[in-house]
Amino acid sequence: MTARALPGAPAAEALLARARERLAALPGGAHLHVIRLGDDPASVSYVRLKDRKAREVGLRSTVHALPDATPEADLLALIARLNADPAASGILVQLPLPAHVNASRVLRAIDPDKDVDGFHPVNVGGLWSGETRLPPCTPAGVLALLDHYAVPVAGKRAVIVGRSNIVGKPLAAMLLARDATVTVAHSRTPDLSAVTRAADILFAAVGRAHLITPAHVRSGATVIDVGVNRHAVADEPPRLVGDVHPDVRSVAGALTPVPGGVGPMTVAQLLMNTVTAAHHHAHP
Ligand SMILES: Nc1nc(=O)c2c([nH]1)NC[C@@H]1CN(c3ccc(C(=O)N[C@@H](CCC(=O)O)C(=O)O)cc3)C=[N+]21
Repeated sequence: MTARALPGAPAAEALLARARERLAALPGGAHLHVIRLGDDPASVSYVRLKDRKAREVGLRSTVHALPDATPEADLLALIARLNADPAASGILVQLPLPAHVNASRVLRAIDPDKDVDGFHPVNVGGLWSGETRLPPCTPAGVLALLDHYAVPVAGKRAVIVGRSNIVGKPLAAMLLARDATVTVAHSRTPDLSAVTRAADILFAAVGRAHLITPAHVRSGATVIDVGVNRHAVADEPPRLVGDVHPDVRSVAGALTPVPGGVGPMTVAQLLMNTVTAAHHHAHP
């Protein structure tokens, strides 16, 4: 068997087309503010990608590129100013933050109605209790991708490998809400392959290059690769690889590529969330 590829680009384009449509119904438009500290190359490149896509969709976009040593108080003051600015629709603080900044305090400072990452405790709680307004971008993008390719979720056995706050845990909440039977495994799960082989849909979100091999996958399963690892191979420039080994293609029924799979969905969902936030401000 060779797995059907589930590329992110067409699904992301469909999501962006819907965002554009909803944006057209907003006379004031929408404005995304991204705050980035320091010059970590991955963060610089992700933020540039978000900014460029936002403009393509017709959103206003401002990147606040601050020095790595920015005091937490200055960051909190900027967030307070954007919270109070009625023209600022969405606020995103790029992670990871430098060690001298308390990330959870910073995320809690963002107005939950402008929290386009969906990381504020109010939005996290809302996600688990069925009152989602702004869903976290990567898990919501993953579900949009499954929907785009008409992969059924209800009644299926979903296994997530990874328990992060930004992917594994919120993805579990969203799959439960869609009537999947959900198992969350992780790097310390004994006999991981026995757990993952039960999956109809397997989500790899641990952040370890090529952790998931054919031995982890039941024949015909759908495999969603959420990993974005900068992989260094001797004598080659570093490249982006997923959590799923390429040999899984010969076992899975369908597989998302890396790059070009979940990544573009994350960005598209962020812009959709920004439009959603602007709608909430226009019609509270
Ligand atoms: N507050 C916050 N929110 C985030 O959503 C957030 C974050 N911090 N910190 C870092 C992670 C990572 N992340 C990605 C977004 C897009 C791609 C993406 O578009 N990747 C492309 C390739 C990009 C490339 O080649 O570098 C792809 O997979 O095809 C990947 C990763 C968002 N994150």
